[in-house]
Amino acid sequence: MAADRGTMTAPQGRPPALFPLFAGIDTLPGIGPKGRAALAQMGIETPRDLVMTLPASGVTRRRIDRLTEAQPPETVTISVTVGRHHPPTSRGRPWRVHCSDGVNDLTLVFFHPRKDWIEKQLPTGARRVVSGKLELFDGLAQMVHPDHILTPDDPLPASFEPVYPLSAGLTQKMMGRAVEAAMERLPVLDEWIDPQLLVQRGWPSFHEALRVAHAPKAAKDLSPDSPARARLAYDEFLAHQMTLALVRRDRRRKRGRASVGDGRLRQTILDSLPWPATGAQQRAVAEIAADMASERRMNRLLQGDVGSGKTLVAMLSALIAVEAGGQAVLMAPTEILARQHARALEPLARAANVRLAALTGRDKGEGRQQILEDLAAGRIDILVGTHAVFQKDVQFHDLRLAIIDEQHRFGVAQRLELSAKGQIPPDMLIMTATPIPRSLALTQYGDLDLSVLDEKPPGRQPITTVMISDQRLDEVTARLRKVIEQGARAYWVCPLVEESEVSDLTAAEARFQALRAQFGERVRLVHGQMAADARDAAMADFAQGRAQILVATTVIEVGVDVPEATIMVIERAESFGLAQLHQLRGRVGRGQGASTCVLMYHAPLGETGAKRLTTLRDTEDGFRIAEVDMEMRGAGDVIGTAQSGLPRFRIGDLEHQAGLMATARQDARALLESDPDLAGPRGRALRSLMWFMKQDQAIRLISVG
Ligand SMILES: Nc1ncnc2c1ncn2[C@@H]1O[C@H](COP(=O)(O)OP(=O)(O)OP(=O)(O)O)[C@@H](O)[C@H]1O
Repeated sequence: MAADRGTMTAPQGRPPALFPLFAGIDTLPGIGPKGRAALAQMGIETPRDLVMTLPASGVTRRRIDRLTEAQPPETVTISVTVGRHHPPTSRGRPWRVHCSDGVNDLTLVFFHPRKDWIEKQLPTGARRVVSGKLELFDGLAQMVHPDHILTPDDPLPASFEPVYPLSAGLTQKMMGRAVEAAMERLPVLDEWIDPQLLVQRGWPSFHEALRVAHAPKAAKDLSPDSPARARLAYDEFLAHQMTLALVRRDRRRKRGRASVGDGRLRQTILDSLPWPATGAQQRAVAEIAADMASERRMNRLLQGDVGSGKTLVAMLSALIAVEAGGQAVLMAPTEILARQHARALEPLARAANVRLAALTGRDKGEGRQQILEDLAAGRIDILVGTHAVFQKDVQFHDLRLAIIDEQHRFGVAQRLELSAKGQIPPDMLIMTATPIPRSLALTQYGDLDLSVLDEKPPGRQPITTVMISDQRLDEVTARLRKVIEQGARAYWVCPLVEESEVSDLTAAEARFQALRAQFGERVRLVHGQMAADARDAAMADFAQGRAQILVATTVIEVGVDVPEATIMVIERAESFGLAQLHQLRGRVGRGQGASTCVLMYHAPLGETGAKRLTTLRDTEDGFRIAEVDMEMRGAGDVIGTAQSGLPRFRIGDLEHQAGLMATARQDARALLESDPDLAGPRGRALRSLMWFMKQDQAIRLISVG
């Protein structure tokens, strides 16, 4: 532990002016091993981290002349004459000191003070300025442990004081002093922000912004919208977006294959469908085709709400690769999803007369061997699978496009890993079904180009969503009986009991038995632990109408497409997350029929549960739902920070500063465009910012020169 204390070797290239900011935290005066440990609790390891830790709130300290002016409880500063001391008469009682403003009395209260200290601080008969929280106790004014005890000659305490976040073992005073010492090490850096933007927003310089942010004069200075804080948030976002822009450029510089198709296969598919592609689908395919036609590698994200028709876009994209004489692979995160994709694509593949195969962990022995041979010989055009398709022995004849159905399971790091496969890595299309708020998309996927399916196929009817207490279970099943008799198909999703598969299963099995007793042969059960064949059989029975009720755990959350299903019952809906509920509900409303979603809850419904369910009831717009989700849970949880590698910003607030993130992205890309080596004055300044923001890895991607 002690080895790196202040002697940390600086990464090559870091500007010497920044060295003192990256020394060990205990090189600051007043920070010993204890302070160091306490700061480490908050992730503060260097003076730079301290500089980036802004006050969380502030106290106003009003100067008053008379006690009667105070509005207790209020933090005030007042001049008093010290009267008699009343040491504690028994253990546990406080030491009291009577004071007076000349007219009214004020009692100062201390617990366990040192006798010599308190008598020296507050000599009877002397004038003192005390500052602290004034309260009424039994109608008498008192102040417990004043924050300041000063002589009339001392300077008055500030009328507004920052309050820093603390961990055990730290006090405001220690924090304040440490920050002050750290700030002294902050060099004046050249400006990296476009001067026009600076003027237009009225932002101070970086140095000034940090100074002001640490010395707020009033509550408004703590607002994220204050010029100082907004600028610092922008700087944080800019450094992050610069990293993404560099990663993106690095990838684009790597040569790819130009895949140009003649459109023949795509046209066959489109002709075979009973409906035309939506405008959004056409737009997305055109964007993908243009990327694939270029020599540069494609890195594109296809974001589509539930039921927006991503499958067709994936298929048409794959066909571009096939038309160009190559192959495509579609990779899903789970076995179930891979199988579903294969099932969904199969009829389209048949229509276009292309060869499609599925490969998952389930395929073993001869079957697998045959697939591998066909793939290597180019006898398979499109492969659908799980991670299994990335195993060493899986050789393609001519892989031109990799489509990754992501579902938030991969982060930037994994994407980089995947793209490293193959000699000339294929074009990459990443699909995600869960809409995420724009600011998050920019943060998480800022290195990718974006296509959005923001239009649902025509003819869909809105889903009627209702909330019903589970005490009315009988009514729900009675109504279900009616519609089932008329031929309807329904999903019944069982509760997420705790976080355990086993208890989920028990609940699902119990519900299955109960419904089976009422509805007989028309009920099927699917869950993740089931043998794959049995699961496929149950799904197929439901898809083809041999079964009308499908009892399920959340395995049906994504990708399941049975347009004839029009009822969705979700038990204990309050135990699911908002995004998950949206995905689940998205299993209905996929055909022409009117659909209903019943959110069954267990009363009493808590506040967050109620907010989630009413949000869902009131809107079907996945992007809107995603925004609410982010407001309720915070950005990190929406995307699952641990896996996603979503950066944690110290000052920037993704939830409320989405606009700044968008500006930062634009600016980063524009700057890199105009100054590719970051060699001009702004470019060089920006390098310092990136060092300051710890984007060391990305700096290596700037060409040396
Ligand atoms: N242009 C279109 N017009 C009419 N129906 C369409 C169109 N495109 C797709 N569909 C149909 O809409 C349904 C949903 O499409 P798809 O399964 O591709 O959605 P998705 O985006 O994958 O949704 P999810 O993420 O919810 O699984 C399918 O039944 C599909 O056949």
